[in-house]
Amino acid sequence: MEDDILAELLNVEEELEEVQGQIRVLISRQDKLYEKQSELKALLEACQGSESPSNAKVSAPVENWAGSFEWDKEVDDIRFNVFGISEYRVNQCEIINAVMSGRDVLVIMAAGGGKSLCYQLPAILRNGVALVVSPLLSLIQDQVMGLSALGIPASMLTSNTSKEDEKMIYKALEKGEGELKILYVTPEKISKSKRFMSKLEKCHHAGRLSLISIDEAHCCSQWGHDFRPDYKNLSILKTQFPSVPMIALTATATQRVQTDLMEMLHISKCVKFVSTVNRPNLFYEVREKSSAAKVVIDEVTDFICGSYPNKESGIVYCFTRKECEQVAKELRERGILADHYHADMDANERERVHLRWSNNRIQVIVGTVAFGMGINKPDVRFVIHHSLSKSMETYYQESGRAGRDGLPADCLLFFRPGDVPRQSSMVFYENSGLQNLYDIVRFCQSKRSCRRNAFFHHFGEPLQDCNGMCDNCAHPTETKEVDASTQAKIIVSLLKEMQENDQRATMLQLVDKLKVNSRGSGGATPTIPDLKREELEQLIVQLVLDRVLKEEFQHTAYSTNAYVTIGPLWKQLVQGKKMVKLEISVNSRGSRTNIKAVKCKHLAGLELKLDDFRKELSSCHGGIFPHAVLSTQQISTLSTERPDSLEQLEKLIGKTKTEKYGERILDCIRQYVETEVPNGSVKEGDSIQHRPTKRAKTKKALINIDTSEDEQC
Ligand SMILES: Nc1ncnc2c1ncn2[C@@H]1O[C@H](COP(=O)(O)OP(=O)(O)OP(=O)(O)O)[C@@H](O)[C@H]1O
Ligand SMILES: [Mg+2]
Repeated sequence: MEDDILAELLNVEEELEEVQGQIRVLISRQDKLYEKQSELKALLEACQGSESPSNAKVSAPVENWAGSFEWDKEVDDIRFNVFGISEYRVNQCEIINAVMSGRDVLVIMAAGGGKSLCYQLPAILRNGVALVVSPLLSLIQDQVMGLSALGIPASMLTSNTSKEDEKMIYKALEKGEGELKILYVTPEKISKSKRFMSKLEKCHHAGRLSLISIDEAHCCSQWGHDFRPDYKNLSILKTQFPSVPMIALTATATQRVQTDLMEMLHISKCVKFVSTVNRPNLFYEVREKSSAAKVVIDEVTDFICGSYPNKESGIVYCFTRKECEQVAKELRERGILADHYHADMDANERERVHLRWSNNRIQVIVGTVAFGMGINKPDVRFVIHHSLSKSMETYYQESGRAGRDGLPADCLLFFRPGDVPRQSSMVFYENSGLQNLYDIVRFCQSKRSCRRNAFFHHFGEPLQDCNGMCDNCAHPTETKEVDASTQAKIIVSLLKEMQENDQRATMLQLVDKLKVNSRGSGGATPTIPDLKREELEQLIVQLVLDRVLKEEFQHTAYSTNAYVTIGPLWKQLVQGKKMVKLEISVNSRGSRTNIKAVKCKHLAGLELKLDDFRKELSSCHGGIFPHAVLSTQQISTLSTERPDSLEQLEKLIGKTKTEKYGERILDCIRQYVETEVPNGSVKEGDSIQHRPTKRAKTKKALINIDTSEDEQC
């Protein structure tokens, strides 16, 4: 009797799981259909508007945001002379025009795509003060510091703001005193400070609230990956200031999140700009991870030292806090300047590590996911995942912290099937947590499919060319597809037998058992042919992905254990209706470990000297990051063009930076040119990267850098 009930219960559970899987597929299909529906409706409206002359009067004018506008000249002037940007990136110009026209705008643009310019530039040009809501203190500090360095009057109102500064800001809002153009606040200010809201009201009343920008807007939505409850209250802004244009920006938002954002922020009539998720400058690579910790650290070290001998910045993501500390320590022992970052450290210590890294004093931060959204460093050249992320979306975000300056960068993920249960026991209680994890595991297990295409699939975008910028496209491994159905059946029968005896096994225990059996001491279970330990692990994970097996979880006092048991589709396998194929590398593990991933142009000659120059300036004066003095692209342009007058320099980097650093940059270039010998190198002893000449020293005292008041170094 009990057995019958149990059997029926199992059947019901299997069917439930099946149905849940179908629901997930249907929901995602529904999302795509909604998207298509709104596209078609918009298209239909546009067609009807252009066909019928009577409709033409009532329909909205065709919006050509790339056209000419009365502010074109001023916008161009600020873009180049203040921001030092010579060309717009995709959609930037159109977004700026839409905001300048007073429209509400929703911007979906990949990490590092250049969203900040889209509100900062209109903020300078429009009358009054722009309000920017941003979720993190560190992000706000970075932005205010960067703007101050460009001579743009920007401030922040946060829990750290002194009473005196607060007074000044309130005066600027209330009475228009001072020069304030951009004010950054955290969302709590909007939801919790009545005083602030009343000052803002006065500012608006006097016609001085120029625009409202909601950065990292995905935090509004429960469906986004970083939901912040305080972002929910931002709806008040549009209700209270309906005539002020609002711009909401985020790097990733599925259709569902976009709809949610527009509803929550009350910007249903906004102009939407969606750019591709593609980051063409990132090289994606997944490597097989050794089970020996030391081997992994050696590989990480070889990669960093081999690919980035000039100590370009990078991030290593680890799974646990302890692992972070250990990996950082071992990297230091191997001569890499690294430090750890995780949620167990106190806020000051975290801030200190972050700043040292931002100022290029340490090369590598080894962090948990806690090292997240606040990272604004544009010249991160590599992001290494020592362990698996929990979803494709998280991996896209984390790896996307590389190459925000648009220059080539590496995203390297070390994967071994044994890491799957570590993650699954953390995420199984989250909504779709396991499903999301299995998506990224599929991405990692694949030895043939384009990594970039996996992102396009995931974010529902049409495919684009990878241009050889992932391991599978650049250096296909020789793989063979083996039929592992026999081995799979053995695994299922072993698990059934264990289940009948009330036993269970983690993935590693299961592999051990199978290996013992294969050595012939396994009792009744048949032996498992031909698979190495790593391949067996790969097969078990593959079977979980194929739902022949499933993971089950049990809490203990200290942790949650993940066990492998038979899954909903085991019968299909046993009845021969399902084949299990396994992709196996023909060459041994690590056959691709010597890929030189991106063709990273190493700084040399004059570039190196200008790089030292910007570091020196930032470390001497504090309060400014090296990339705010000169971007890596500007360094590259200067070393090619080698300007020798302020006029020439201004044409390359704009007025503001020329006024601030022009003489010094020219000095640096002249010194280099004088010491250069014909083959492009520098005379021995003259390279002086860390030995400023007397002249440079004298000049240093004359430089005046406008920065925020904080001494950041
Ligand atoms: N048109 C451009 N040309 C060259 N560099 C640009 C341009 N626009 C922005 N940048 C630079 O690109 C880098 C990233 O820009 P920004 O911080 O605005 O990215 P973002 O889209 O906000 O990214 P995230 O989602 O990570 O916050 C910055 O260093 C910025 O100065
Ligand atoms: Mg940003």
